[in-house]
Amino acid sequence: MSKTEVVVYENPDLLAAATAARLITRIVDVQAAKGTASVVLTGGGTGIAILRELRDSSARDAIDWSRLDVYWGDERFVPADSDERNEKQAREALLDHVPLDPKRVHAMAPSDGEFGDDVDAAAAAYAEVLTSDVPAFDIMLLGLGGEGHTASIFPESPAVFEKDRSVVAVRDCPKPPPTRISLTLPAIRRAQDIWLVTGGDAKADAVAQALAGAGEVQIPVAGARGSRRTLWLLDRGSASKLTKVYQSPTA
Ligand SMILES: O=C(O)[C@H](O)[C@@H](O)[C@H](O)[C@H](O)COP(=O)(O)O
Repeated sequence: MSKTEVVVYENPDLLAAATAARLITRIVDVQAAKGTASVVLTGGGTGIAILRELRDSSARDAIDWSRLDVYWGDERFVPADSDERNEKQAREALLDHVPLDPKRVHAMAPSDGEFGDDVDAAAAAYAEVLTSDVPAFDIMLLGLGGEGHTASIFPESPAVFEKDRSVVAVRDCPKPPPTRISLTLPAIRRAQDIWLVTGGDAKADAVAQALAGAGEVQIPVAGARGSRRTLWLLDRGSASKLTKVYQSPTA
């Protein structure tokens, strides 16, 4: 049975900086153990802030970037050069500043790519990538929304009921833009370590409900459990409705 842990930081900036430091250490440890590592990135403000902190870290090149596989948990189905693309934001924040092997950066297709506007074909193609390449992700970063979504899996949406496919198209997403590609919960649960990273009071209810045992249909992030570890990385705001006291490392 995997373990669930909670760490609370004083504020969003410290959350992002500390998570970046934690990510460097974890990737280095996994690479030392097995010669390679895989990380799944998330969109959203917290996820991108972590990547910027990692870019600016003096320890960042402890990672062997040539032996890192990068995936995404979800992507907005928009043109490749759209500022709304998680991939574009991740490249600007970190990926274009480090010597990754381009063949090991596995982006989800844009809406002006090889599949055109066929989001179902783009989702199916990413599922093929996962089938061929990935026994299990080493570290998966996931953000979450105030109503409990994670990746692009929203409460009571078709995606949250998906049990067979690993990647699906999402339409009419409540969080714009409306059309997306997302891992499903079965695919998310293939991760060894899942880190749920979120700050701010607006997320406090979803965090508290998920940690109190809410069902994944109503609170999808509750279904994001790593096979080895599930780590909630919060700040005082997003942890503010937790009944159990979790000590901030800086307390
Ligand atoms: O593509 C996306 O929009 C994300 O993957 C989404 O799941 C995000 O992580 C959460 O909505 C949190 O976003 P914030 O950190 O900006 O609140």
